[in-house]
Amino acid sequence: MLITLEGIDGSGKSTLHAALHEALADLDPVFTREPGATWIGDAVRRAVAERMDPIAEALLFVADHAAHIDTVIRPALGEGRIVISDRYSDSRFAYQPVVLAGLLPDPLGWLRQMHDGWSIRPGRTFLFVLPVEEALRRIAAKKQEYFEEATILEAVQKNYLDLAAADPSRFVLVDALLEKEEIFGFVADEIRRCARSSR
Ligand SMILES: Nc1ncnc2c1ncn2[C@@H]1O[C@H](COP(=O)(O)OP(=O)(O)OP(=O)(O)O)[C@@H](O)[C@H]1O
Ligand SMILES: Cc1cn([C@H]2C[C@H](O)[C@@H](COP(=O)(O)O)O2)c(=O)[nH]c1=O
Repeated sequence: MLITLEGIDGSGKSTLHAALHEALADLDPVFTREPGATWIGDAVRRAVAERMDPIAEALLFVADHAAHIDTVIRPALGEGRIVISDRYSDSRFAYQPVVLAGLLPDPLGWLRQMHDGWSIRPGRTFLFVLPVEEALRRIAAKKQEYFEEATILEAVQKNYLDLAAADPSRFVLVDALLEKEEIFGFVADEIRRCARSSR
C-alpha cells in the first residue's frame, strides 16, 4: 500500500515522516520522498534554486517521479511492503500550476496527462493543512525554495484543498496546528487501519 504525505512547505510532513519510523517500526515500511530518492532529485533542486524555466522544472519533477517509481516504489509494493512517501504526485498538481499559470492553457490538465498510464495512485494521502503565515513562521530560519512565499503558498494550499475535495476517499485532512504527538498518533493509527483493511 502506498501512503503519501502532502502539504505546503513547513506544514510538518518531514517531522511526521521521521516520527513514523519509530511508531510503525513493526510494520517495516519503506520511507521515501520526492524529490530526493533518485539522483534526478539533485537536478530538480538545482533547477528550483536557479529558478529555471517552469516547464523544464516541471519536467524534471516528473522525471524524478518516474525514476522514483521504477527504483523504489514499484519494487517495494511488489514485495508487499507499505511505502510512505514525503511528497508525491499531488505536489506537482498543487505547486506547478501556480508557476505554470499563463505559460500553458491548462497546466493541471497537462500535468495530469503526463502522469496518466504509468504513475501509481496512492491508497491514502494525508494532507497537512496549516495557515500560511504559521507555515512561514515555522520555516523562517531555513527558507530554501522560492515557493516559500505567502502568495505562492496560498495558491498551492488552495490547489491541495481542491484536489482533496475532488477525491475524498483518498485524502485525509490533518489539522497541522495540533500538537506533534497528537498528529503522530492519529496518522499512525490511520495507517495501521489501512494496512489491516488492505490485507
Ligand atoms: N505540529 C507541529 N507544531 C509545531 N511545530 C511543528 C509541528 N510540526 C512540525 N513543526 C515544526 O515546523 C517546522 C517545519 O516542519 P517540517 O520540516 O516537518 O515541515 P515540512 O512540511 O516537511 O516542510 P518542507 O515541505 O518545507 O520540507 C520544523 O521546525 C518542525 O519542528
Ligand atoms: C515533489 C515536488 C515538490 N515541489 C516543491 C515543494 C517544495 O517547495 C520543494 C521540495 O522540497 P521539500 O524538501 O519538500 O521542502 O519542491 C514542487 O514544486 N513540485 C513537486 O512535484
